[in-house]
Amino acid sequence: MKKGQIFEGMVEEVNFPNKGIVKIDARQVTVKNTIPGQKVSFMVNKIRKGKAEGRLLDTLEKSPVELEQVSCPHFGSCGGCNYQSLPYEEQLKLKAEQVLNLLESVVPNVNELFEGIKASPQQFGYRNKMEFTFGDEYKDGPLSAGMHKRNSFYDIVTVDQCQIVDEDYRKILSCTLEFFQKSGAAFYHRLRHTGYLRHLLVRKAVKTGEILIDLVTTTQYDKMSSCQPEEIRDILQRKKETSATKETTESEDTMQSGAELLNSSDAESEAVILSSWKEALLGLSLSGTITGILHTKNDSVADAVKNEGTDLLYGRDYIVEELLGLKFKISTFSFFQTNSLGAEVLYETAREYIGDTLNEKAGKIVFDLYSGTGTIAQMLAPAARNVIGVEIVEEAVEAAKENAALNQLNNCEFIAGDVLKVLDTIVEKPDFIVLDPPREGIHPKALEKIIRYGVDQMIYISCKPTSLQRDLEVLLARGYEVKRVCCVDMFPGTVHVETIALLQKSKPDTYVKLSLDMEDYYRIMNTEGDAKIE
Ligand SMILES: C[S@@+](CC[C@H](N)C(=O)[O-])C[C@H]1O[C@@H](n2cnc3c(N)ncnc32)[C@H](O)[C@@H]1O
Repeated sequence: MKKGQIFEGMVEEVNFPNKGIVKIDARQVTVKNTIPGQKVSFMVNKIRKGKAEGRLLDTLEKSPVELEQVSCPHFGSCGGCNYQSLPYEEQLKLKAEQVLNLLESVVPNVNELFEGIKASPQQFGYRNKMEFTFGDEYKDGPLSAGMHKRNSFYDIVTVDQCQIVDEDYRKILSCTLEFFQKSGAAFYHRLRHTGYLRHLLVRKAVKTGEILIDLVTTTQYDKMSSCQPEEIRDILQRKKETSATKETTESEDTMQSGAELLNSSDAESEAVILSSWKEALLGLSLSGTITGILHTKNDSVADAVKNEGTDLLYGRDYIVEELLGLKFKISTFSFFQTNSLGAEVLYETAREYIGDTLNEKAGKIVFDLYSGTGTIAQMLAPAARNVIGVEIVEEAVEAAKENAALNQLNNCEFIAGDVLKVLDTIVEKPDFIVLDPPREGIHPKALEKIIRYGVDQMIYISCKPTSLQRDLEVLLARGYEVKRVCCVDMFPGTVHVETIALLQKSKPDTYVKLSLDMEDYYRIMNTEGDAKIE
């Protein structure tokens, strides 16, 4: 097999997260973006250490389990969803199999333990947050806003019919795109580092219907916006015409004339543009209510949504969501589970797994590590003596404190910082630990500190089963066993899946030789000493 060769074959299985396996003369080739049972053609594009990868060229035959018609028109071109062509039951089956396959190598009897996968209460329109990126769909094409094209770093597909969000998101996206297309503003070009528009963030609370919108731009309005004075004047003219028919408001009183604007600074003209965009949004007919419109500046070269200063254009800078009877203030940048109704299923499962271990009389101290806006901590607080949450994003910690006050919980403490370092500063010892780390899992040195507490039980909530597999291998080698495990599908249509495991300390903490992969992992992380590796 050589690079550049083209083959046809059947997809035998798809491993997490998106690794289709096609066998060519007993040789395994990984082909992304495929579904088990499809016949595909692909070009070999990588051969390393005997492992081959192929780039999907065409789907020659559908899988027998695939749908005739996919409801999302962007499916295939948009890089967001991979499993929209599967009926929901098949998606669930596939994800459960993938997680089981991964856990089989580290958890004894996992087939008997595994309690299956819980469905998301909503298959479509389930997201409470979306980050749309500005760009163009092809080189020098018109301004687009949406998701990265499948297999592309630069091209952006306008996802104005996206099915995993509700109609309000689609309206807000279309309105914003149309507005900035007309105003001629340029998108931030990731290679040239020039341009203005970067991201559009939309958050909508499922329970309260509150909507928060944040436009993220560079500060390059002056040089890189291609807004023409005539276009700005047009916008102003339209605003004036509207204001003539409406009651005069303060902002309209102070609005500049087109002529004044031509002489005004870029900052003033940017303010006019943003104010007009805000008005356009507020004029939309939505099922929810816009409670905040923000403008965030970000000049960093990284493509991530970052906050380097935010102006409030309208309302307030947060929304309130409700989960399991508790209220949560969520700002633009703090972590909050993206599927509110799915999060309730996840947290209820955690509560069920914890069972009677925590109750008011037991007076236990609980650590909620990687606590985000403190959702899990607050859910457990009524049954604990004290809950201590640790979270690296300061804004999320502030929100967690406010949320606890909002929910009248006075036995929650939230500490900002890296779990790895913060654990050294906490005097109390935990009786119970909840782990809900980011995708990369738990840093080995942090995991070592967690293990050394020697608590009887822990809950591990994971949004990436490959990281869970790696961390479980360590935890199991160090005396824990998995008592219960299941998946919750928080991300229908996509490859992602949440897994939750209840761990019980069953043996003393003794050294057990880990698999070669794990030893490699520790070497990479340079933590051999701490992690008891020979
Ligand atoms: C999967 S989220 C879980 C949040 C929360 N438990 C929830 O359910 O909403 C992971 C969280 O870990 C935080 N985080 C990432 N690395 C961290 C670290 N080294 N120390 C502390 N928190 C971290 C992230 O900011 C994020 O809020």
